[in-house]
Amino acid sequence: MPTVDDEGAVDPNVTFESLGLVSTLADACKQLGWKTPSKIQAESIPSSLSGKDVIALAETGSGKTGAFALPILQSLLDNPSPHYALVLTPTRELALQIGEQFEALGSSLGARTCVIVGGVDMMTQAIALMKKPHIVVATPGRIVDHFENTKGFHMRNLKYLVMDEADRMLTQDFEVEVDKILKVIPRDRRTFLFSATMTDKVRKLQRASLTNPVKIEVSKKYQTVEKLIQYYMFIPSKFKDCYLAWLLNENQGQSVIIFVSTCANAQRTAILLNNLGFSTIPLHGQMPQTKRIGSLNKFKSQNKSILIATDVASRGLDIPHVDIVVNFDIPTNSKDYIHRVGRTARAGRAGKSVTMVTQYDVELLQRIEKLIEKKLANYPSEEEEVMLMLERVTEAQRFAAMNMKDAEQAKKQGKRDREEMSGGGSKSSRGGKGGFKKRK
Ligand SMILES: Nc1ncnc2c1ncn2[C@@H]1O[C@H](COP(=O)(O)OP(=O)(O)OP(=O)(O)O)[C@@H](O)[C@H]1O
Repeated sequence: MPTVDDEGAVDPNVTFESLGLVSTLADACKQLGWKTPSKIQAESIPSSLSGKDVIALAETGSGKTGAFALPILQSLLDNPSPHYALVLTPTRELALQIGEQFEALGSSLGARTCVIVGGVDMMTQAIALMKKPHIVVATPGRIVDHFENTKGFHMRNLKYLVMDEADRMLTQDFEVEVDKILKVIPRDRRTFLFSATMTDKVRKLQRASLTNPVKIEVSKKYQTVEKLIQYYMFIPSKFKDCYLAWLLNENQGQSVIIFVSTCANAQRTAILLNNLGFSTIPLHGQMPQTKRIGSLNKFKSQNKSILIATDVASRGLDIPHVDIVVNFDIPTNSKDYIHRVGRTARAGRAGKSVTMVTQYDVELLQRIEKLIEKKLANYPSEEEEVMLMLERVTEAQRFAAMNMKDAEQAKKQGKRDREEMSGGGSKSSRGGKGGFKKRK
């Protein structure tokens, strides 16, 4: 019986129990404040429970994690065994978040979850795997390089494989690791592929290794969220920074994620905005993992109101209080736009995005508008007001540039010191041919 009508509304009589979930799991959902299933949950859970492979497309913030986690936990309840499901995700932060969701939904059933990601102490992870968790959530690199069929983690026992952000998991960046994993996991496993955007790669995988999958599409392939108001703001390129500071002033007291294209720009923008008195924190792939987690936690706990991130934060992260997403650097891959702006307006809330556009970015903006089949509205700005900030911003720019230079020099010096310590430094820095002699 359909649970979602042609217009996409969920039948109000649908409950977690009526989808076939046991009361312990339905109660766990209610504990999380989920009163009724979301559309994607209502549509996909019955198929997943009946043992089908599922390919699901649903917009950002629509509850896809619960949609794949609940049927796995129910199946585990019927057939408890270690290393039952492997969930693959593209980023470490997303893996941790999904791990938390499995814990929240499954701990009352006694389900044990373990998260395996790069940048974290390997011994701790090996010990966690040896404790035979039921659910392993992982970024693929660490699994393949260090834990494949070692330390007691036997992938051939897995009953479920999930690829969250499936289209991203099937890109070249993860190709080698994902291929290896697919070869080891038994073919009679169930597979769930979930994302807010899809590609033909998914079809290829489907042909290669899925058995009669059910395809569920509760949104269009490149749809953005309805309650999200999407703006663009045209800025003269040499005043990139001034307009950003003005925009943040205009939206004081709001939680903001600012996306930039490089790690260096995330770092620089954070220094610049901090110098201007904004409460900002960076998040990017060149930070050590403990700092990445620290940054995210400070933003999540609203200790810092502005997160400046690269695309490492564009997919999956669920921070309900985010009011605004700013694309300070316009994304070059239009699909990233959908995921970035989807960090706000989650689970039925409203939100706003502002994409900053210079004269060089007009084509990219048009590409995005074509993909999402929507025109972005112009965010009104007062040039005179913006220019009032020029002097302070210029000063903060100088400070940021100096800071970046100092950090770069400290990094180079650190590298030289390490090389000298290991005897591998250059001739001039060692002042001799063979470097330091090893002590006897
Ligand atoms: N049935 C529900 N009712 C209310 N809130 C829900 C329900 N299911 C999930 N949520 C909440 O909705 C938010 C978004 O869920 P989730 O992170 O799974 O979205 P998603 O579809 O995976 O998004 P993305 O594509 O950005 O990864 C979470 O805060 C989650 O707790």
